[in-house]
Amino acid sequence: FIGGVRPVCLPRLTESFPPGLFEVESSTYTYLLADTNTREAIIIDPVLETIDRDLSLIEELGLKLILAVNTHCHADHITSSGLMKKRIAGLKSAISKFSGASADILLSEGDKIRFGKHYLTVRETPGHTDGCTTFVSADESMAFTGDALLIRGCGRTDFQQGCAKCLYDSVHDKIFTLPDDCLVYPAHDYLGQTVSTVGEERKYNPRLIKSKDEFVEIMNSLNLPKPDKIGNKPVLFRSSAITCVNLWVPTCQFNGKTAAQQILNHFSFPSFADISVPANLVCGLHGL
Ligand SMILES: N[C@@H](CCC(=O)N[C@@H](CSS)C(=O)NCC(=O)O)C(=O)O
Repeated sequence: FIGGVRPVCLPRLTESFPPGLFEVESSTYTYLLADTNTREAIIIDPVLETIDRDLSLIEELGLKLILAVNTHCHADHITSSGLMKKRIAGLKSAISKFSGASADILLSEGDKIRFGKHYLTVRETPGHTDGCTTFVSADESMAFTGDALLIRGCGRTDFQQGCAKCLYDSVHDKIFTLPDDCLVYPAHDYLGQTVSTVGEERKYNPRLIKSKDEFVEIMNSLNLPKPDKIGNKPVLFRSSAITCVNLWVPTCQFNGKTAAQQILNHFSFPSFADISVPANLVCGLHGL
């Protein structure tokens, strides 16, 4: 794609099917896109555990990272966008305005994420979470679908504001309406698959080729275990005002602190009983 109209997916600079950067514990793909002329770059769904790998690569490639954007508030890992901001001057973070998370830029349907002469358009694709978004390249040749559409699968809808009907509509209305040859880059894959196309998923996705009612039935019967990094008990957050919510938070640690401890620190509260957070902030810790 070098010099072409399409953004470059780094690091492999292959003509097609550029792979993402993989994080093995949560099976997450992070994508680094750059304009090869201006060197402006964005990173999609960076993971805390792999921040050093990502920053080294960005430095090695001589890129100027301007935005760390998350497709949604993740339940299975902590985003590195907050920490990246501390390590790269001028870096901004972005996430959907419906995510309940904090960020420099809150994204809405139709917003453009620009880097150099390229941009991605935001499509809201709720269902796995309220704030799930898909980012589509200007020429509709690539879609970064987050957890809305996975390769031959889709994001679970059994917690964190999950809504199977919404997810079905999101995928059919916002992703399956893209061209057949649009490449699909998901946020996760558990089988080593790296990329698919809209045409393939429209034809072969075992969940989404079904009717909406059948899809809902499938999603309600998945009975998936909670992701490994989510604690097996919810942490109680009690607002000083009225709400009292149970949140599932990751057990993984960063700088010797769990996600729950970092939430406490961020809000400068001495105990969970004093914490006031939006009920839909589950555990992404975005921008903290
Ligand atoms: N085993 C993994 C978690 C697997 C999982 O639940 N993945 C989520 C996305 S991350 S919240 C999902 O939506 N999966 C859909 C599916 O059909 O698997 C781990 O422990 O991290």
